[in-house]
Amino acid sequence: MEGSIFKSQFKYYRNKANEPNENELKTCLTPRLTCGALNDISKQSLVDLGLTDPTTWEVFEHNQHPGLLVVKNVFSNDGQYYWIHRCVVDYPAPPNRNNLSPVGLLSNDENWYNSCLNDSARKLAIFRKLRWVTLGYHHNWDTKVYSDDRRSPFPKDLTLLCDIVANVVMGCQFSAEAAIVNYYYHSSTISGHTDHSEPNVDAPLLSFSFGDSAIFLIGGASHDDPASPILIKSGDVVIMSGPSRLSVHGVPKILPATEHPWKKSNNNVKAGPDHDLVDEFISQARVNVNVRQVLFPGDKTLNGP
Ligand SMILES: O=C(O)CCC(=O)C(=O)O
Ligand SMILES: [Fe+2]
Repeated sequence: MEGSIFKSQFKYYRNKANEPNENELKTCLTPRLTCGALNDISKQSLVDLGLTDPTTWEVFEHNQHPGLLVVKNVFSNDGQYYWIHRCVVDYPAPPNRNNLSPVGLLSNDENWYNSCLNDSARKLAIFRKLRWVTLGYHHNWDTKVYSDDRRSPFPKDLTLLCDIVANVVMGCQFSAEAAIVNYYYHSSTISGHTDHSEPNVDAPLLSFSFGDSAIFLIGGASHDDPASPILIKSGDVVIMSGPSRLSVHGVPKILPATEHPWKKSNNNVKAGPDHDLVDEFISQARVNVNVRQVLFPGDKTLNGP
């Protein structure tokens, strides 16, 4: 990996002087027909989950990286605000896990958001230190192995969102069982890696991004395969499926958002300290919800049905 092709491309895009322009980043994405088959999903679910009419979703596939899909126009403005609110206010709280508790910056039962809202000294110490939250089967950062002992309930709204996206875009069933919510600030990066902890790697990986933009670098099976940069904006959905499911990828660069759809949300007019803090957080951050199916269809635990 040291001195790999992926690493040198990563360094190239991390360097501010090498920001590619938007058109350069779009040219490799080829429009793909959506399947659009929505069986028993009600109009109300679409509204509740902040989704636009799936017949208007725009699906692209990367022409150098088959199976790497980018879906645009999935969320309404209200929907973008809804998911940002969930990621900032709700998901960091127990029983979900976060990066701050293991290093003693947050006590085990402390609610990160409430502490930031109610205590300015605590806010100064921890507001911009939240880096990740895990949901469902908690990712083990050391062993990279899931365990039935490290599992908490998966949020129902996120389960349903993933069901709908997998069904509409890929015509497949998907069971959301683990997620990493990544929080990025302007200098944050995530280096080249593969996501291979899940026993079921036939299931796609679904990734939802909000707030600031990012350069997402997608490579191949090896760190020495050439990688391609993609500009990911707020509301974009990235799907790593088929030959791209186990590809090396990373985020070398966060870019300030040029559009702020979540600010146009009707929910956002509920002014007050709660709303202000969500807005303050996302004005200089990117949130990425990275969802995986862990188990094989029909299984209830890592040991089977
Ligand atoms: O932030 C992203 O777009 C990607 C995050 C990622 O690769 C991961 O959580 O495994
Ligand atoms: Fe990843």
